[in-house]
Amino acid sequence: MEILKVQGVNKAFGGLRALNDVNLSVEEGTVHAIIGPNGAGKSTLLNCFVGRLIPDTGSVMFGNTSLIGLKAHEINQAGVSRVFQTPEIFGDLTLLENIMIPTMARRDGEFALKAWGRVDQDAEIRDRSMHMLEDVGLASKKDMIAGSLSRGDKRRLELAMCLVQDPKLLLLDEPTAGMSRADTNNTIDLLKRIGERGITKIVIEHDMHVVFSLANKISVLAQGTVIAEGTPQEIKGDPRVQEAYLGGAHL
Ligand SMILES: Nc1ncnc2c1ncn2[C@@H]1O[C@H](COP(=O)(O)OP(=O)(O)OP(=O)(O)O)[C@@H](O)[C@H]1O
Repeated sequence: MEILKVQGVNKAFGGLRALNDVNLSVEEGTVHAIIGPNGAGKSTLLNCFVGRLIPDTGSVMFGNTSLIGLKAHEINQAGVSRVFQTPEIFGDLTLLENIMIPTMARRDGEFALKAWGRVDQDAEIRDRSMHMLEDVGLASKKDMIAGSLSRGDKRRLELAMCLVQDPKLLLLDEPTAGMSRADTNNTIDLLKRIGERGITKIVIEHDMHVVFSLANKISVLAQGTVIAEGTPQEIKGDPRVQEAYLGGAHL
């Protein structure tokens, strides 16, 4: 079953056509990678899914819900979460406190700052948050200040903050950018484990090791147009894709 359907999306910035009649169909429970050279339009497309940009024309359907014109928090409440290139965490708080905020927001509808005094005594929120930290392998660091974490751990924390909200669709914008090979492999393992929960994922990624390790389907964007689509094997052998990447270099 389709969870996200993008039809005829166009987006221009002045005279630049960043997205040119983009169509995309994402199947529930799969990992769908969007790849393409720098400036191909990948982030612009993702921004159209989360309320940061409104396409000039076209539709973006999440199940039966049109995402066009919804505010970012409304899209989030509908079940779409996004992990950013730069982790959006509370640098001055501990890891446990970082997770408790979205955990409480999920349970109570939204997080009110005045609730902060009580959150610490809330055993249910604390337990759920600890479980989440265990799931992503950060339980032993629960009392550390989040700002002091390594880049890989910050991204893991942000992922955990998304996962406690039980998203149906998770958007990952270069989840391993700037990570060491060891951290990258840990992240691949973690994302595979999340896959077992049935969460659909859209991944934008430059690292082909990550793409080919995770993706069930790949869409290739070049100059705002989807030039190829298929399984990792199909994409690897597609001459149009080789051409788009550095004029014929092998993936
Ligand atoms: N807000 C904006 N205003 C003007 N031009 C923009 C804006 N955002 C993106 N662009 C342009 O649109 C094109 C697509 O950019 P986009 O960031 O979506 O590409 P990308 O595939 O995500 O690239 P990268 O892999 O380098 O992140 C580029 O030419 C970019 O310069």
